[in-house]
Amino acid sequence: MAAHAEATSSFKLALIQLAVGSDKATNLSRAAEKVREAAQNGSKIVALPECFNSPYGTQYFKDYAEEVPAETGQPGPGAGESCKALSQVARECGVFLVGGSIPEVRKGKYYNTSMSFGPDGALLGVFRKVHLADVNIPGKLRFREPDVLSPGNKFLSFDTDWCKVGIGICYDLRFPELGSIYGLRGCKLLLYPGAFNTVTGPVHWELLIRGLAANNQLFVAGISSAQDLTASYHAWGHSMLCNPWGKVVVSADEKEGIVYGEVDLSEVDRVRSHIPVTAQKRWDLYSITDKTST
Ligand SMILES: NC(=O)CCC(=O)C(=O)O
Repeated sequence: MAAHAEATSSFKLALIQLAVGSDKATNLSRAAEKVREAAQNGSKIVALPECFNSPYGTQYFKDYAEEVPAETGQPGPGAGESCKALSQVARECGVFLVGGSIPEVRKGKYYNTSMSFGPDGALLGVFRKVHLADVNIPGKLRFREPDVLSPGNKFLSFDTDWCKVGIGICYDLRFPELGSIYGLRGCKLLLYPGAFNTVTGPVHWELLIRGLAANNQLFVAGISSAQDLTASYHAWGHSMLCNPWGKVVVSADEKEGIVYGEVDLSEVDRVRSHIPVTAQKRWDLYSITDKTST
C-alpha cells in the first residue's frame, strides 16, 4: 500500500463535469485546473468525461486524435499532449486520475480511448471503447461512431490503494455484461466517462447507471461533459455516483461543476450480505466469459 493511502475503507471521488469547447489547449488546461481543485478538496480518485479534449462528434475525431504509444508506464516522448498533460497533473496532485476519453489514432485506425494514471503519473492502462455508439432515432438524433472509429477489444480494471476499479465508456453502459465481468474480477467501483444526450439521457442515463450498480452490488459513476446547446451535440450532463443499493449518492445538473461523492466500500459487503445475489448466481445454467487479458 502506498504511503499516502489512509487506513480507511472510505474515500472521496470527484467527477469533473467539464465544459468542453473546440480549443484543445484550453480544454486540457481547464481540465488540469479542475483536477487540482478536486485534489485540494481531498479527492483521491478523480475522473473526467468522454471526449474531454475535443467536441463530441464523428466529424471531430480525426482532427483531435493523438497517439498513445505505450499502454502502461510513464508516457514516453511519442505520447500525445493529452496523455502527457494528464500524467503531469496526476503526479503533481498525487491522485488516481481516470482521464475521461480522447480520440486516439493508432496504426491508421481511430479509437475512443480512456487512459488511467496513478499518483506517480504512470499510465495504469488504456481502455478503448468496446461498444461503439450507433444511434438512429428518426427525426431526432443520428450518429454512428463505427463510421469513423474502430472498437477496442480489451477491458481495463486496475488497483488503487482502496479498491479495484473497472472502466467503460458511455455506450458501454448499455452492455451490462461488461459490468458483470468487472464485478467478477473483484471491482467495487465502475467509472464510465460518458456523453449521453438530451434525447436518450433523460430516460436512460440514470436508469442504466442505477441498474448496473444494483445488479452487481457495487458503486457506479457516470461522468459527463457539461451541456452546451450551442454545440452540434447536446451532452446530457447529470454526472452521478450511485451506491451498491442502487441509490444515487450525488448528481449534477447540466452545468459545469465538480461532483464529490464519498465511496464507503463497507456498503458493498453490507448490501451483499443483505441480498446475496452474487453468491446465488446459477453458473450451472449460464456463464459470462472474460476473454480479455487485463
Ligand atoms: N457517446 C455515446 O456513446 C453516446 C451514447 C448515447 O447517447 C446513448 O444513448 O447510448
